[in-house]
Amino acid sequence: MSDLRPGETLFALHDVEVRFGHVPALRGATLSIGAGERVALIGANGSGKSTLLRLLHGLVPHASGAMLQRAPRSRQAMLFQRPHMLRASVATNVALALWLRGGGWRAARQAALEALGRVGMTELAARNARTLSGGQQQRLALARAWVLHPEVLLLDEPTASLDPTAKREVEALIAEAAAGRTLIFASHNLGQVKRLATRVVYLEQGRVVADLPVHDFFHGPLPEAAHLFVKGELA
Ligand SMILES: Nc1ncnc2c1ncn2[C@@H]1O[C@H](COP(=O)(O)OP(=O)(O)OP(=O)(O)O)[C@@H](O)[C@H]1O
Repeated sequence: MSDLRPGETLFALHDVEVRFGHVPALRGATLSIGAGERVALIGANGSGKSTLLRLLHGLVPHASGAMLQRAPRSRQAMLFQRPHMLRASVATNVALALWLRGGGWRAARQAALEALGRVGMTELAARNARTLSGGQQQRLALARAWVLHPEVLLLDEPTASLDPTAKREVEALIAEAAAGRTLIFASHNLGQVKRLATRVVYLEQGRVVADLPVHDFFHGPLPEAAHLFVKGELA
């Protein structure tokens, strides 16, 4: 599925800073991510998780530092906590994502229906997407990403606003969609981090404070702030 060798560097950030006006959202961020990794971004509200995802997806520029990106943006897909739905049918919402990349409408629609089948939404294909529940919208967003066959999936708290059943369903789909791809996701759900990630990057006030394999993050010594955060989240 991927043209990149497992482990080959996809993103390399060196001393990167992102600012919104006077607000530094990322400060001195240095990290590299290889093909096939499953990286969880965690940290308190405002610590820079979304900003890092947006930077990797080319949605915000960096003010200083260096960033190398190997996968073409066209091979990346990003899911947001509250995905944007066009005022159109579920099938059209998915087909448009593919059609916008070029190719015929008929093929795009066919691929959209297949992707909707993968996320269990065949029966909702004709529904107005804006009338879907949060969980259904998130599944649609996954189908929309799926049709693009991305190498890299970037997810910003994809299950944060869902009920426990929808959370489980969407998480299972994410695990399936991530097979053979690189997954980078922000989450406040540490159980989900343990289930989906192989590596944890902990951010604090825009800085990368810990960057560890998932087992070491949850079982090894941590910087004090990260330790308190994990204890608090698990309490
Ligand atoms: N568009 C923006 N304009 C101004 N400031 C912003 C903007 N986006 C983010 N910020 C600021 O950048 C910092 C990092 O925000 P970011 O959304 O990346 O954090 P986060 O870790 O994703 O938070 P949360 O867990 O609440 O989603 C915060 O101080 C935030 O207020």
